[in-house]
This record gives sequence, C-alpha cells and structure tokens, in this order.
Amino acid sequence: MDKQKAILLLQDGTVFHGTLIGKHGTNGGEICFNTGMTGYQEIYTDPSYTGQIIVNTTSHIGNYGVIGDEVESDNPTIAGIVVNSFSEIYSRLDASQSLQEYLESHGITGIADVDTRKLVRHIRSKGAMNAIISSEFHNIEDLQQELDKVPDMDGLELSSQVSTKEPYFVGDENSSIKVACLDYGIKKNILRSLVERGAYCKIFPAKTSLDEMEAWKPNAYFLSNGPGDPAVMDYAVNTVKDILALNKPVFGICLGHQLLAEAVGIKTYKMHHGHRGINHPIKNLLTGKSEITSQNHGFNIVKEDSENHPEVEITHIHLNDNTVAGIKLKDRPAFSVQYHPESAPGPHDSRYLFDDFISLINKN
Ligand SMILES: NC(=O)CC[C@H](N)C(=O)O
Repeated sequence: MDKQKAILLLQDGTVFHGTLIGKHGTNGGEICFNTGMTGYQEIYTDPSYTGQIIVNTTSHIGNYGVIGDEVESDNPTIAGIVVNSFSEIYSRLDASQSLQEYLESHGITGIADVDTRKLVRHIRSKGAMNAIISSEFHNIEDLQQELDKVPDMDGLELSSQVSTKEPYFVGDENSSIKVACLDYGIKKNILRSLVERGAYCKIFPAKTSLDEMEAWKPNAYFLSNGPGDPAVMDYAVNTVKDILALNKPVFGICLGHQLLAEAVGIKTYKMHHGHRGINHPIKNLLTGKSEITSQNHGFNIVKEDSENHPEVEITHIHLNDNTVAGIKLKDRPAFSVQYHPESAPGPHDSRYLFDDFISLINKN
C-alpha cells in the first residue's frame, strides 16, 4: 500500500512534504526541536510539551518501539511529531508495541521523511513559531486557515489542562519527609527521584490553595515542570508567594523555577528558540563544577533581574548562551533550576539536586 502523504506548514509560509505517521488528521502547535539521540518515548509523554510539535533531530525514530512504563505521563499531549526516518519495525525484546501503534492509539498525527536538518536550521535562524501537520488538507490556503486558529505559546496557560484533577500520594506513608508537590504537568521521574530518596509525596492539582496543602502538614514544597507561559500564571505565582512566607524548603524544576522567580519579582521572557535536548552544559557556580543536563524550555528568567535582586543568588549558568539556569534565595530555604535533574531521558549528572533538597528538608 502506498504511504499516505502529509504536509507540514510553518507560520512563515514554509512548506515541507512528507508521509503520514500516527493518526490521519490535522493538528497544529508551536514547532520546536529536541536534539536528544534517544528517549523519544519519554519526550513525547513529557507534559511540558503540551501544544507543541516536536522535531527530533536524531534521524531514526521508532526503531526501538514503545515500552509500557517508559512514559513521563500516561497520555501524551504533544501536538505532533516531525521525523526524518520513521520505523514501524522495532527491535527490542521488552517493547510492547510499535511507535506507529502507540501514536495512532493516542490520536497523534506526525510527518516523516522530512529534511529535519533543514527544518531545524530554519527554526534556529527564524525563531520559535507555530506550524501545522496534515494528511487531510492538500491545499495550502485551506491549511493556512487552520494554522491561523492555533494559539500563540506566548501568553498561553496550559498547566491547568494537564494537572491532576484529584490529589494522590506516592512513596512510603510512614516517611518523616512529607513533600507537597504542586502538579503543573509533573513528570513521573521527578516523583520517582523523590521517592527513591525516602520522600512521601502528596501531589496536588495546580490550583490548590495553600490552606488545603498545609492541612496535610508537609515539611517541604516541590514546584513542578509544566507547559505554557509562566508570565500569565498569576494563580500559581500567588500560591508560591504564600508558600515562601512559610519558610519551609522549596525546590522548583523548570516551570517551577520560573514561578519561583516570578514570585520574588524576577520576570520571565520567551526565548528566540528553546533549549531542548540531553547534552546542555551547565556550570554550577557554587561548586565550580560543570554538568551535562537534560533540558526542555522555551521561556527563561531575566538575567538582569536575577543579578540585581538583593535576595537572589544565581547558582547555575547555561554555558552555551550564559542564560540563568539556577537560583537560590538568600533569606529562605528555596532553590530551583531551569533544567531537568530527573533527566528522563538524559545524563544523571544533576541528580545531586534531589539529594540537596532532601538535605535541606532534614536540616529544617
Ligand atoms: N519543562 C518545563 O517545565 C517548561 C517550562 C515552560 N513551559 C517553558 O517552556 O519554558
């Protein structure tokens, strides 16, 4: 059978032709690229990618299939994928299904046989923009009309869509380390990383009030990663301000880091194009050591605000572009990083940050 054709249309009018993968249909979102050579399953199920079309720069996708528990959330919320060479045939003993079956069953539309090197160079020079993938529309004007309906990531709140609806628990209930986790789109490996270190976690919906969380008597708070623009998340910023007033240990990852920054008056901004991959170099300014990290963000915190803030110390710097990658508060037990120490996928260099959080809790 002939493969079904698909089109990728970018906001600036650029068109790529390819073949359909996943579910027949049409879907738009912000296009962004991830440079990781492995870990497509973890990437596609990371809730921080909600509303985004992911371009994998690694050229072979699908070749090791899909395994049931290698997910960062149960339902992928990505807007689509763009790959070069897609394989329905997979070779890994533990794999339970092909990536094609997985994408189809979750209603995700993608496009293969695209010159992803050309596409990534285009995004790198032109910057982040919306795009649409379709196997239904073959007329560009019609597809353009569909693309115009896709919302801009700048100013978009998405966490409340992917956050848990009801609180739940993970870990050993007899543990003396009780961490209240605010779920803005939390990745499973963050919870695994906390539980492995002895924490008992209660995961709360994004819009939970401080009183409700305090009723559980947590020792510390964790602010999760998540999709969307932190600058429009007043509800979350206000909760973080309330949390900081308690003087309990606080740790934030990625969106959680951006919200901690916003809560102390540091602004965030949309980057020209994001950092997404598993080989981003970071320097820890406290130890002088460098670490190779996993990243996925399209917003960042303003460096000048961070440098000029009397109560903030910059703890980590991204070595590619000198953007701020970590902060701590001088007067409170609170710290956060822009990258992903749970690194799923990615190298384990930054796992020490979870140990630091547990030490901070024990000290308090
Ligand atoms: N991984 C995340 O938490 C992403 C945070 C935010 N949505 C950004 O793109 O910058």
